[in-house]
Amino acid sequence: MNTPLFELQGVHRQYRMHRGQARIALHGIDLSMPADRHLGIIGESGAGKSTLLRLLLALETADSGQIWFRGKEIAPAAARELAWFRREVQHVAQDPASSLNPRMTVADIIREPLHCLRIAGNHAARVTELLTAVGLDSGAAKHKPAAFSGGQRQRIAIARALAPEPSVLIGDEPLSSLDPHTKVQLLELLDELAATRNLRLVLVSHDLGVVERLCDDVAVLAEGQLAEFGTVDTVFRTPASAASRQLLSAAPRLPVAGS
Ligand SMILES: Nc1ncnc2c1ncn2[C@@H]1O[C@H](COP(=O)(O)OP(=O)(O)OP(=O)(O)O)[C@@H](O)[C@H]1O
Repeated sequence: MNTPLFELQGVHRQYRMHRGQARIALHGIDLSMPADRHLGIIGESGAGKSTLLRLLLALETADSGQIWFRGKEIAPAAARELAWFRREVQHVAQDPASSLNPRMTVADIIREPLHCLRIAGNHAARVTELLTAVGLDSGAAKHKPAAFSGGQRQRIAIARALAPEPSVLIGDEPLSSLDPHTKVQLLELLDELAATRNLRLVLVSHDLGVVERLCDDVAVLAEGQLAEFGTVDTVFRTPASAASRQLLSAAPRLPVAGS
C-alpha cells in the first residue's frame, strides 16, 4: 500500500484559557490521507479545522499523538530541520489582504520562500513563470499588492506558495474572501494547477461546492473529533454521521463550474 500523505494517530490539541481552564480543539484524531487524493476538511465553526491545518503545517505541536508526512514524523523544529517539509508543503491563507506584505513588490513576495528555503536558480525567471501559471501578466512583478483586485492577490498568494515546487498545497478557506464569479475562476485555476503540477490539495472550506468540485475525500470534524472520513461522493450522498447530515442539510450547495 502507498505511504499516506499525512497520517495522524491520537492527535490531541488544547489551548489554555483564563484561570487555567483548557479548551480542547482536537481530541484523539486518527486519520490516514491517501497520497494520491485531494482532501477536504469540513465542520461547523469551532470544530477544529484550522487547528488541524496548523498542525499539518507544523506551525503548532500536538499536545499528544503523532503526525507523519509521507512516512516521516513532523513536529515544529528549528527552521533548518524542517526545510525539506516546507519545500513540500505550502500554505494559501484565507485573505490575501493580510497574507501579502503590502510593502513588498509581487516579485519579492514570490521570491521570499525561495530565499527563506535557500533554493538556488534563476529567481526572476521563476517569478515570470509562476505569474503566467496563475494567469497574471509578468509585468505584475514590479507592483505592490494594493494595485490588484482580491482575486488577483489570491493568484499572487498561490504563485508564492508554488515557488518552492511543493507537492502539497494546504488552504484554509482560500476562496472564501472572493466574490462568486472570482471564486469559480480561482477554483478552476487550483484544479488545473493540481493536475499540471502533480499537487495534492488539502482544503478547509465551509463551501461544500468547493469540496465537491476539488476534493476526492472529505474529513468531517465535529467538536474536535473526526465524525466521518470517506470519499466526497459517499459522504455527500450517504452521510453516515449526524454531523455530516447536519452540515449537508444546512449548507445550500453553491453552483460551481463543472458540478
Ligand atoms: N489560539 C487559540 N487560543 C484559544 N482557543 C483557540 C485557539 N485556536 C482555536 N481555539 C479554540 O479551539 C476550537 C477550535 O477552533 P478552530 O479555529 O480550529 O475551529 P474551526 O473549525 O477552524 O472554526 P472556524 O470555522 O470558525 O474557523 C475553538 O473552540 C476555538 O475557540
